[in-house]
Amino acid sequence: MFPQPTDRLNDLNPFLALNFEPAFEQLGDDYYDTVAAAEFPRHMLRFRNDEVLQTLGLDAQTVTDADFIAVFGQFQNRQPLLAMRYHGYQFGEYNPFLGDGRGFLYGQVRGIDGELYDFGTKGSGRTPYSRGADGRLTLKGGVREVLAAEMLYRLGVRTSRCLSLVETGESLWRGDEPSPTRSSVMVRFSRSHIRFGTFERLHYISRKDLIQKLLDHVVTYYYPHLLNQQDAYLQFYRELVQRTADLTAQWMSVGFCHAVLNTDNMSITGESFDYGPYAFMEQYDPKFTAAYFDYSGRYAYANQPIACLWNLQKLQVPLKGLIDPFEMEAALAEFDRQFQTTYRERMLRKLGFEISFDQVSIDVGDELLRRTLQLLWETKVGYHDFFMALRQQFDHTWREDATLIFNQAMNEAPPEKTDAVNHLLNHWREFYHQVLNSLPVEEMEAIERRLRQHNPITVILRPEIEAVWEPITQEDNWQPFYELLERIWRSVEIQA
Ligand SMILES: Nc1ncnc2c1ncn2[C@@H]1O[C@H](COP(=O)(O)OP(=O)(O)OP(=O)(O)O)[C@@H](O)[C@H]1O
Ligand SMILES: [Mg+2]
Repeated sequence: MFPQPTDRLNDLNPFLALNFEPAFEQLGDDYYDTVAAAEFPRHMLRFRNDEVLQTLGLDAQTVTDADFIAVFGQFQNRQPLLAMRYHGYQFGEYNPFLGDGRGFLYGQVRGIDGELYDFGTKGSGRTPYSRGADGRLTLKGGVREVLAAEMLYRLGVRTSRCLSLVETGESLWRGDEPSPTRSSVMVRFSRSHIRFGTFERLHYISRKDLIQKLLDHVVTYYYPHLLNQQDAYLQFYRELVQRTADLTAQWMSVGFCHAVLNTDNMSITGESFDYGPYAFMEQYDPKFTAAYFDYSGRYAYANQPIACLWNLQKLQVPLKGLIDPFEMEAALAEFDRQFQTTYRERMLRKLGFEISFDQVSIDVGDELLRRTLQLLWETKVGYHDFFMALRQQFDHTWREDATLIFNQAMNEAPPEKTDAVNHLLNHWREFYHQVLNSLPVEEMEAIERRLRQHNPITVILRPEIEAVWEPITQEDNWQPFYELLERIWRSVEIQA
C-alpha cells in the first residue's frame, strides 16, 4: 500500500538534487556532533507539505512519496547529519545537558524567496544528547506539531512548518500517552535551529571566540541587511527583541499558548517552533496553561510576553562581552511597546478595523479592545466562537441599528448571568456601533473582508485534535486528519 523508496539516483531525487548550502556545518565542529540516523522497521508517509515544496522551487507533481521516504524517512545518501549543541533555561533553571537529543540538522537550502532554510529532524534517533531517552517522536506528537504549524502559518504567525511526517513502525513508551504508542520522524522546515540556548552553552563553556563567530554567522545569514552597519551586533539584538515581541503578540491574538517557552525553544530568527504540549485556548483566560507539568503557570497564556522578555534578558549574558549591556537593556525596554502595538493591531483586525489616522484612533481601538476582552472574560463565550460569529453574522445593517448587532448570538448565557451579560453585551454593541458609524459607509466592505481574513472558521482546540487522533489510533483512518488540514488551509481568506 505504501510506496517504497526506489533506486532513483541522487540527481533524480529532487530533494537530493537541491543546492545544499553548508552554512552551519562551516562553523566547525565546536557547534555540533556528527551523528547517524536510526534505521526504522517501516516507513509510511503520513504527511507531505506540498506548499513548502513551492518555496523550495520544486513542482509537487514531480516529487513522489517514495522520494520523501528515501530522504526524510531513510535519510539516504546524505552526510554529515549534525546534532546541534545547545543548553537552555527550562522553567527558570539552567540545564547544561541539552542539545539535539532526537534530531539533527539534515541540511540547509535557499528558498525561492532567497532565504536560507533548515531541514531539521525530530525523532530521527539517538545522539550524544539523548540522556538515556530513545531519540524518538511519537506519532501523535508528530501529528500535533503538523497541525499547530499549519494552523499558525495560516493565521499569519511567523512559524516553522513541517515538511514531512513519516510513521516508522516502532512501539514507544511514554508517560503522557497511552502506551505502547506509535513512532514517527518529522522533518521541520525552519528559518534556523539556532536557539538562544546555542549562545548560552558557549558562554557556559567560556568561549567568547565562539560566541563572536556565531554572532557573525547569525548576522550574515539571518540579518544580512545589518551587515557592514555600525553596531550590527546591537542592531541584531534590537531586531530580535522586536521580532520576538511581534511573535508573542501573534500567538496571543490567535489564542495560542506555546506552553514550553524555555530558551532552548527560542529561535534567534524570532520564529516560533517546537509544538509539544501547546494548546489553543477555548475561552479567553489569561491564566490558561497548556502543559500539565507547568504547575506554577509559568508559561500561561498571558505570561507569554513576560516569559519571552525574560528569555531575551538571559540572552544578554552571553552577548554582553560583544554588545554594550546598557544598550541591550535599552533595546529590551522596547519589548512592551512593540508587543502592545502588534497585539492591538492584530486584535482590531479581528474586530474588523485598522488603526490609522483616517480610520480608528489608538484610543478608540484600545477602548474597544478592553471592552471586548471584558465581554469575553465575563460571558465565557468561546474566544474563537466570538470572532467566528462576528465574521459570520456581520451585516451592513449593524451600522444603522445597534440592536441588530449579534442579535443571534450570545443569548445562551446561564440564567443567573443573563442580566449582567446582557448589560455588558449592550454596552459592547453600542460601542461597536459607534465605531462603525465613525467610519465612512464604504468601509463596511473592508471590515467584512478583514473579518474573513483574520477570524478562522476552523480552529484546533483539543477536542478537534483528539477527534482526528481517535480514528488514527482506533482504525488507522487518516481521512479526518487530512480533512482537518484542508479545513485549516481554508480557514481564513488569504490576503490578495
Ligand atoms: N525521546 C527523546 N529522546 C532523546 N532526547 C529527547 C527526547 N525527548 C526530548 N529530548 C531532548 O530533551 C530536550 C527538550 O525536548 P523538547 O521536547 O523541547 O523537543 P525537542 O526534542 O527539543 O525538539 P525541538 O526543540 O527541536 O522541537 C532536547 O534536548 C531534546 O533533544
Ligand atoms: Mg525543544
